[in-house]
Amino acid sequence: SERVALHIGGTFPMESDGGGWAGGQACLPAVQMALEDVNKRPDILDGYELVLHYYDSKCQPGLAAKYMYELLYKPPVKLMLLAGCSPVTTTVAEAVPVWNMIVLSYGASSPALSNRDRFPTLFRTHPSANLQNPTRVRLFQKFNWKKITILQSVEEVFTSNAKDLEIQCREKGIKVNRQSFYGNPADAVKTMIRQDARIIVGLYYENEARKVLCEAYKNKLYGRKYVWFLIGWFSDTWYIPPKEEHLNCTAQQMAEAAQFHFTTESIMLSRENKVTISGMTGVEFRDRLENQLNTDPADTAGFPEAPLAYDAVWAMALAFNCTMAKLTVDRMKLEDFDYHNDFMYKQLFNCMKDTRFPGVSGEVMFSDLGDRIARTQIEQMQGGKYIMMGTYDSGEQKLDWRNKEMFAGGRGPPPDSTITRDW
Ligand SMILES: CC1(C)CO[C@@H](CC(=O)O)CN1
Repeated sequence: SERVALHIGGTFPMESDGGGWAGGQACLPAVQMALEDVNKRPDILDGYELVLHYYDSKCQPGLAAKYMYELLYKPPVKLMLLAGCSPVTTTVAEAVPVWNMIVLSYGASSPALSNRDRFPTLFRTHPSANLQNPTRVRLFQKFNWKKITILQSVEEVFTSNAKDLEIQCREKGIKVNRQSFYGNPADAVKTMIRQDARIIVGLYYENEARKVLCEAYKNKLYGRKYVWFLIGWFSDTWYIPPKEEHLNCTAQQMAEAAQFHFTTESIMLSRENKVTISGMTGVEFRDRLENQLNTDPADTAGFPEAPLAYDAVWAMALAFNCTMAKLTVDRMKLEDFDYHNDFMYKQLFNCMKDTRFPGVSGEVMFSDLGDRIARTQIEQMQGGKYIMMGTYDSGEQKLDWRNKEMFAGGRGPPPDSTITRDW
């Protein structure tokens, strides 16, 4: 018998001419793979077929708003929306509650999105950047560092992240200095030297990270007395200076200043040898996607986040499945949804809220604010290579540490300047 179509909408940033994240390049194929897998499963959404209608948002909120109206005003009725990068997710997730729509974002890291007043129907399979902060604080405590300095560029995502880190540090009795810069970090670095900064958390993009690293080299703000914490999703060779940036530091000097810095990042791919709800392990998913892409994963934006996009479709499918069971009692059907059906929207929301399944990106579950709960991993640069140091589960407050860390001068970790002993 003919299956009934359930329509969903989506926007994917396929290029980053606005400087945003072009993660749709790998995330759209991942979503299409998930739709294929879900629609093949007889035990999920029996009698229904999920159909996606999508546009390229270019990570531009204005373009995404235009396409959101197309998706909403052009038949057929859509039941949910998939959204990509933070600027687009902010616009879409603030508007669509008027249509009783749930938004599932696979690519938004902005901490500002953790706000049920502004975004009442948003769920994210992509963790907030703030998920790094409990991990950072746990490491400061492990090495008994009582004073840290946050150096950030002035983008909103880094300001929100820095504010949250400062609050979490103060709650644990760790003193915090904050410096910010726009474009040129030289003055901020000089101020940090005057303030005797030792343990430094850098919150900025890759190109800004190279400017800071070169300044740190020139001012000797690295080595025995210092430890840097940087963002973990930069490319592995981010510190090598591209010619066109005219940094007056050589690759050798940058590598020297980068030696032994730590990074933290959210784990986005399950490495466990346990099959997920899709029947694949995380690594099997990654290999299958790599074979499907006709581009090199290293040149395909969004490849690291693709597991989040794949799992976002499964979260939708399971929420529809869960809602279906609740509707038959009232002889209502999913295909009766029409933007005004508050009852059905509430069923969908409650089903989505209680989502919990083993996905290719790890256990998929949401906080009350719709945030993805995930583990983070810590690495350290040693000899120009990132070495895995351990993982942190902020839910369980559990640090799995491999004791592989190294410090300049071959001795234990440097104290911050609140410790008077001359180590
Ligand atoms: C880890 C990163 C690169 C953070 O930015 C996300 C994009 C965004 O928040 O707009 C994609 N994933």
